[in-house]
Amino acid sequence: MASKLGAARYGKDNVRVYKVHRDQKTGVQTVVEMTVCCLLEGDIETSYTKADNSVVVATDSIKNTIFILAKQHPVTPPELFGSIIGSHFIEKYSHIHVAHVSIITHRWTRMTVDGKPHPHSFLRDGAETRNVQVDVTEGKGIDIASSIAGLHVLKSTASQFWGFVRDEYTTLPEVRDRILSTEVDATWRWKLFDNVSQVQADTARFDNAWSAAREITLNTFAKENSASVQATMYNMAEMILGAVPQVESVDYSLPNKHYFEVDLKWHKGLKNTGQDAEVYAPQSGPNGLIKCTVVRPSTAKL
Ligand SMILES: O=c1[nH]c(=O)c2[nH]c(=O)[nH]c2[nH]1
Repeated sequence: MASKLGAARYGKDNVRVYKVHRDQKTGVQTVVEMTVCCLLEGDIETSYTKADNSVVVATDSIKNTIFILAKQHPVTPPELFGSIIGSHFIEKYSHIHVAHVSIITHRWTRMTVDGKPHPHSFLRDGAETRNVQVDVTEGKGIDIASSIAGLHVLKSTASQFWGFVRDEYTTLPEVRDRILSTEVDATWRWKLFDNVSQVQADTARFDNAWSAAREITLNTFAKENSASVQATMYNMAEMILGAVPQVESVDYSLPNKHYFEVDLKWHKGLKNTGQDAEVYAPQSGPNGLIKCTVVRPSTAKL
């Protein structure tokens, strides 16, 4: 059969890494836990088409390299550590031309004990993660997308949804007051960096952007009387573009986690709908899924 390799990449996924920093003077320890994926592209066709392993950097070696680089370099911000990992593979192996590195950073928030930050105890305060996707391409540069994922939020009022298409397929009533709940997945894409030094030049920008994106997301969610998931997420994305000049575009992907009213009037006339609704049934699916990419006007294609 005539065939050829259309695309190929390989590497190690789910590399779980923990790093501790011990401040010898104060005794305060700081920890980072990450899950790393590193996939390589390059002149590796023959490993697929000719069983030629001479072009294969073993995925086991890729895993070893991630641990060694974690020992030798800072692992924060993840944007920098991802750039260090990706650039290593491009520079070390002449036949590797692209490295795709994704890092999920898990929450270990310092405990407050007896009203004080504890020097070495942490808690997982939620499913939220800070993620990066770093693509390092030889001769091109470093593409970085930073994200917040798994941030669960709910507001019990100040959300509406009305004015949508009404036709023979519609059963949903218009509502001026509903529950709005979602799991935030927000991504902000940086202008291309030339190399690791450029990423390293101002590492504070990455933590600042993460804080700004998180605060904008939460503040907008809480304060706005939402007309729809679509309108609210656009407002959030626009504010992030305003707050972080080096960001080219912002993506949101928000599931609409529905909470249905439960009509209980069949039981002794119990009132639990409309103004009287107090007990709801959270739905696991189907759910709405609303996505957008917001860019600066000069690059908009719409
Ligand atoms: O904010 C919303 N956007 C929709 O597109 C939609 N569709 C729907 O049934 N409910 C909602 N809510």
